[in-house]
Amino acid sequence: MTIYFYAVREQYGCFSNFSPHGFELDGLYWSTSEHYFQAQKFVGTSHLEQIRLVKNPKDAARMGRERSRPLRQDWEQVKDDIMRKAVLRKFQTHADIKEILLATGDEQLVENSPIDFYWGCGSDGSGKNMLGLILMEVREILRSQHNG
Ligand SMILES: Nc1nc(O)c(N)c(N[C@@H]2O[C@H](COP(=O)(O)O)[C@@H](O)[C@H]2O)n1
Repeated sequence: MTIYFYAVREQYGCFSNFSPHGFELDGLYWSTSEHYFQAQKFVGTSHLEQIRLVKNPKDAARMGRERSRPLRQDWEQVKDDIMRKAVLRKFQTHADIKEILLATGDEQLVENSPIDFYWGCGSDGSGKNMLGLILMEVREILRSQHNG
């Protein structure tokens, strides 16, 4: 049975990058994986710190998407690995949500976003669902660490 997630307050909301599960990465503290992901668009500039310190993930996403800030040139090449790194660290940091992810077994995980056809499945289900795929990869890594 496919597991759909999207809003933080709904079931499996902890799979969203907007969920309030902070972690340390690259020597800094990040309030959510969304903060980390959006800030990496501007690595090497002061925008990274501005986004890191913003109050909530919604604002981090808005700032990260504003094209008045200069997006790093290699973004399309690096964005998937940045997402992998953030999501792995988030679930390694929090035992409670790690257990929720492991308890999904081998079920398909799908970010049920009606507007995002890259990270989610989009309004008609035809999206790439990259966040769901990365969560399943992370689940596999955690499972091998758990059993290893
Ligand atoms: N809650 C929410 N609202 C949106 O409008 C979204 N697009 C998403 N999806 C998440 O957005 C992040 C990536 O955004 P960009 O690549 O910067 O557009 C990522 O965390 C998706 O899971 N979520």
